[in-house]
Amino acid sequence: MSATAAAAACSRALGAPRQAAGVAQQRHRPSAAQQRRGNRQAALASASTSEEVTIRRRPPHGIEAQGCGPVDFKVPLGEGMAEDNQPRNILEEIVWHKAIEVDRWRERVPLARVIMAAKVSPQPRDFIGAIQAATQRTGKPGLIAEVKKASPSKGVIQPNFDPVKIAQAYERGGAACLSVLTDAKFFQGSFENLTAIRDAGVQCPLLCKEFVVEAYQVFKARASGADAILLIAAVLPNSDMSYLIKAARSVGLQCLIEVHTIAELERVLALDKLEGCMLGINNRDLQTFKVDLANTKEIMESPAGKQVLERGLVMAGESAIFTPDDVAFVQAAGCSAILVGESIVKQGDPEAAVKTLLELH
Ligand SMILES: O=C(O)c1ccccc1NCC(=O)[C@H](O)[C@H](O)COP(=O)(O)O
Repeated sequence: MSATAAAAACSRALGAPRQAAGVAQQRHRPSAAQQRRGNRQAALASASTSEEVTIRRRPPHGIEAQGCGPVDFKVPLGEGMAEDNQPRNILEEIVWHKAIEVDRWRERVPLARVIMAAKVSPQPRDFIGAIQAATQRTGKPGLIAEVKKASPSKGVIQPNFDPVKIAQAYERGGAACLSVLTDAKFFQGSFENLTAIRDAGVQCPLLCKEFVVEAYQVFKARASGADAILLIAAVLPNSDMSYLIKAARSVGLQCLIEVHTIAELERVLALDKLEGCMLGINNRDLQTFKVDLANTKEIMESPAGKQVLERGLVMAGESAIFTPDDVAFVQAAGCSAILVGESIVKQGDPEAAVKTLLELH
């Protein structure tokens, strides 16, 4: 089977929805008429999904600058459109840039090759199982320790950044799993870091902390050594979410589905199948960057939060966890996992930082 036929067959098998895919689509330069049509469809898509997701996946009036052979040209936007075409928050900015980035990756390495690389990668590890085992062993939430050099809210957090050494130190300290940021522009991360950590013999299962908008990224994550992938409910309507979960399962990846609000949790819980998935509540407000652990408590106290516990789903408290008291707070709220970056990565001795946070001395 040719590479293109393999990609198309995979897309059909997964039941690609209109938005998530990029799988079955042929790559071509659009004509001006197609571009105008595309712009209208983009506006429609952002309107039709607005009830489900808070993040617009593309600029509503299309991208202004177009490449045409060797020249770039700009189609001026109508009155009021330029303002509308500005990202409303950092997540939107990240996601809009991601779509362009994924297009570039696909031009260099076609999807079918990435799928094949994902399928021949060494057997994935059980990410959720490792969290549950750590909780049983220690009585504490399983720690997902994040390999994080920089962030949009804090700039560079760890200037002396050696991803492999940090990952090894986290593991020695007692982390159950690791999270590796792969976004280059906003977090100074990379897929190469993920591969380097996997190749260095780290045993902890690895989460690819990527801003997923297309299945391409899911397969790239597996091909780079990930065991789990992040899916953000603010970005992905349920149709895309189920498609991406299926794509992840097809190559043995588990999913961490992240929510920021009760409404997002309610929506995610309505997904058909959540096997191989865990959930996370992010405590960072992406409009203001303010963090508040009370977000986890409030969501877990809602009927949707109670349902998470009744269904035995693993829930992680994410962001702004700095002290053992913070760990105890989110555990009391019902979290059996925590995802921690800044507080442990910025310290000179990440191994000791993990032990202190989990009180494992
Ligand atoms: O960290 C940020 O500034 C940020 C901004 C916009 C989108 C996502 C962001 N962070 C991703 C994360 O989810 C955190 O890296 C993770 O939860 C760890 O948070 P922390 O322990 O506060 O570093």
